[in-house]
Amino acid sequence: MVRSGRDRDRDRRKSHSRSLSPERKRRRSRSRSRDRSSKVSKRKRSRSRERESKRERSRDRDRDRDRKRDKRDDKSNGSSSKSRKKSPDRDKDNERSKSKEKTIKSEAEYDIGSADKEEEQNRLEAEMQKRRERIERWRAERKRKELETAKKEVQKGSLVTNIQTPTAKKWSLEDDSGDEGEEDKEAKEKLKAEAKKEEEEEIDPLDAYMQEVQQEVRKVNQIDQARGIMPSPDSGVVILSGTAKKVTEQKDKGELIEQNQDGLEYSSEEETEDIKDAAANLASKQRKDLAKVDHSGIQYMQFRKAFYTEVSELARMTPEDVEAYRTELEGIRVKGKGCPKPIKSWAHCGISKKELDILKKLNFEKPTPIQAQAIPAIMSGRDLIGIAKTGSGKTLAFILPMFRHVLDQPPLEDTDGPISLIMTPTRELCMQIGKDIRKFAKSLGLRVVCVYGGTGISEQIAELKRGAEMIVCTPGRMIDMLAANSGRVTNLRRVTYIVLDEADRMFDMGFEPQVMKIIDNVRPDRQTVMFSATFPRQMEALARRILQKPIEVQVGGRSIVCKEVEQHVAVLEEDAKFFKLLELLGLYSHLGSIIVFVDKQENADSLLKDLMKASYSCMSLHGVGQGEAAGGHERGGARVGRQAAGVGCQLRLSQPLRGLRAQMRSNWSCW
Ligand SMILES: Nc1ncnc2c1ncn2[C@@H]1O[C@H](COP(=O)(O)OP(=O)(O)OP(=O)(O)O)[C@@H](O)[C@H]1O
Repeated sequence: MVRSGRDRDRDRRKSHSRSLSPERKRRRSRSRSRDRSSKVSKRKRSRSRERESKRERSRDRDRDRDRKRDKRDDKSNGSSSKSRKKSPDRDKDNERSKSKEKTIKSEAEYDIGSADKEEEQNRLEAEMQKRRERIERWRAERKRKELETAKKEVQKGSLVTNIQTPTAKKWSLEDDSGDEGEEDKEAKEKLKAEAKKEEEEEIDPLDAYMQEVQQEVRKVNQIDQARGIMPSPDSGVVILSGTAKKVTEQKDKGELIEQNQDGLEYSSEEETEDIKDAAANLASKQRKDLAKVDHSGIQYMQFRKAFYTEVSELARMTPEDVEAYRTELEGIRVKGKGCPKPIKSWAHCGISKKELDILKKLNFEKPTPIQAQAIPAIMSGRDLIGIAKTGSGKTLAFILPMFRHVLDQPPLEDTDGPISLIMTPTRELCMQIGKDIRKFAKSLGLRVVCVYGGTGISEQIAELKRGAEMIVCTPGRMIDMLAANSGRVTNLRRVTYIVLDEADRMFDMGFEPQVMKIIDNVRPDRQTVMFSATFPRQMEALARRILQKPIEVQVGGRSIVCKEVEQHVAVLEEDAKFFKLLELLGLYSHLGSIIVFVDKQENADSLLKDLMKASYSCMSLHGVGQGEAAGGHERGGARVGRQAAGVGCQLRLSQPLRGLRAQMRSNWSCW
């Protein structure tokens, strides 16, 4: 086996080391550790040398700079080179300069750091400036867009065009790049200036735009005025939208059409528009009063009132028989000359077969007392005051003669109003009577329209325009209808039969002026019928004014209360009233609904609180108008009717409520 020289060398070193004495080994290890530490120190030294050389280089640079500065100083001071010749003090100077150098060196290091910071600061500022510019551009762009949107919206209103909006460079994300050319910078500066200007002015974009719109409108108006197609600004009328189109159309016709409800021409094609206008005018409270009619200048056509022919059975009755029969009919009392005898059956009043069939269908076997006496009186063509209690059948007493009356007259023409007019105080009653009439109307070929307040008007107008022989109405709404569109909705020219139902309530509710206004506009030779549950003295004056030689038919007393109604009066001290009420509620509340009438709204509220504290489920109804004009009473009444079943106790302002089924009605305050 051949061994190389290197191997041999290694072996020698090994054996040599093995043969070393312990002392040598120690020394050797120390030298090794010294080697290691020298290596580390060498590395350290080399690094420090590098730093030192760097410092040296920077010192050199500083020295060069100093030298150059010195040279410049020398030159400027004009000192000779001798001054820099080596002198004994020079070494000292060198020492000093060395120490100075050290200080300068540390200062220079500091300067480098601060220069970097400055650079960084500048860079950041530049970046911030860029961002600010971008934000300003974005604001300018947003304002421009807002202006454009507003402009488009007004343009939709077909008025103004050609409005100058400030032009600005459209900002996009591309602008967000860091590299910007000179052009960009210029544009930015411009935008910046514009944005600043805008900010300074602080004008709302919409305001600015509206100012421009107004300027344009003024221009257009000036042009139109010059052409003579628009009123001068002095008229104070400025139409901004919609109407402008109409003005342009009217230009061609060479005339102005007044936007006045009375100026609207009616035709069947325009019916819908007409109804809308009438409804809008009424809704906007542009109510017109009913102009008083001068009957002396009108030639009314002749009409028949008297249709009644006494049947032989009644003709045979002696006055005593008649008196006995009237007593039998709940003590009917009759006032007025020439009152016919009360009828005994439907056949006695001369109604048609169709009507008889309907009555049969309705199971109305024979006339009620008020019907038995009022029907022949009305059919004789007489004016009548009928006084009878609630639920006595008064409605049929005036509608059966009405059918006969209406059917006797020529059919309605296109512009004719009704032949008969029934006035009621409330919507409910109006609807109830309308319902009763409809039971007969269809088979008789007659039409009825209910006209009442507190509800939509358009449908009522449309119905009236289609024509109706009979109108059931509340007075306030009827006046509105008569006054609407100069009587084109309906009129009273054909009215020959008037009914005032529940006249006492109408009187109580203050409808007398409206009732009189309507009645005064109906031909004076009409037939007028007035029905009432009571007939207070104040009503007599009204009756005398509107009725001619009336017959008064009274069933029961003048101030009638149904037999079914039990009345109790308790006279109490003020502070004892509440306990009495609690006692009564305790007695009756489990039987059904209870209505407590109070005189004042405050009383309703305070009593409500007290009753609620006493654990009674109750509600108060007030704040409703006392008349139909306020549209409240009817609704209030309707509410009571609807809610009575659901609420144990109701507190209501003192108003008579008929047809309501309540277990107890308490008049809390009587005066
Ligand atoms: N001859 C009759 N026979 C039987 N029922 C009748 C007759 N006439 C009317 N009625 C019925 O009696 C009820 C009361 O009639 P109506 O409403 O006409 O009375 P009213 O005196 O007008 O009451 P209100 O004053 O409350 O309006 C109605 O349900 C009606 O259908």
